[in-house]
Amino acid sequence: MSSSTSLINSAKLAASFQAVDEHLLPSHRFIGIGSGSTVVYVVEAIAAKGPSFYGDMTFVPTGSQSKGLLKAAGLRLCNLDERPVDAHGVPVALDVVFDGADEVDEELNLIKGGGGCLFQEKLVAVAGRKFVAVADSRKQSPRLCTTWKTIPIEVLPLAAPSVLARLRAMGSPSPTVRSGLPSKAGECVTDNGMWIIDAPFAPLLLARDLKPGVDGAGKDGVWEVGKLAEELVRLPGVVEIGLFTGFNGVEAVSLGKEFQAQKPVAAYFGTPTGEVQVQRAT
Ligand SMILES: O=C[C@H](O)[C@H](O)[C@H](O)COP(=O)(O)O
Repeated sequence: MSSSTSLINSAKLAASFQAVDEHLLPSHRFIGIGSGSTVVYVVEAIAAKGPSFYGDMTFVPTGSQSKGLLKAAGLRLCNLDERPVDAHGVPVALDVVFDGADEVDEELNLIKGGGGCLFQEKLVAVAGRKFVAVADSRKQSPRLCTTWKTIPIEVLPLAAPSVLARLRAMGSPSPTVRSGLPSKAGECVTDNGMWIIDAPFAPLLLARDLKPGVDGAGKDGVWEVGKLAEELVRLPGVVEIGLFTGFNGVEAVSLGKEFQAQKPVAAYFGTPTGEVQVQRAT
């Protein structure tokens, strides 16, 4: 392993341990666990607390990778649709959800799906009272699509050609269906049997960037993150998008929109020097 890979892994590990220490409470019973290389360390941080801490907890995965991680760590698993329900048939809320991200902007909007997981991740995020993102500091950006230049979009394979055409019309210059190479010939197929389109966009505006004359609705290819998300999810054939935007769990409660929150309340970024920078919702 090169020294830079090892520094990045140490950064992910430090961020994961701090995020788990600050957000996973002994009273928690249902916890969401996302996908990717960083959640490996989240699971390690939870396992390190020992069975007396996590013995009464049940963990909800976001796909086959996170399910495997939880199994290997000996943590109790339950699929999202297997949660107990209350007297009204409403599934129990997840106390906290931990997940990685491909890019995080100044308002804690996220791009996710770089590793092919986004649909179940969004379902798990919105099932939680609180979502915490964990990453290394390369993922921190002023605006989405600055470093991670494409938005992953999960689509029904049958609809891919028409979604590609609509994306081009929206100002995405060269959207492409993600290939499964080098490990799989043909397209990358998600845990849900869908394909992923990677759609490049110019860096996305924040809501606070909108000024008179700049409405962020895609004129000249310039989109505000919320407006782009609204437009993308409406495209026929789109199953889910890798933009996580709107509001976070705390805001959702005050807006009376519980269990619709996609944004994290905080993002933990491990740095190559071993520090952890925490970006919290204001
Ligand atoms: O598709 C994968 C997920 O959205 C990941 O959480 C995201 O890509 C971040 O992955 P990593 O922790 O490997 O950077």
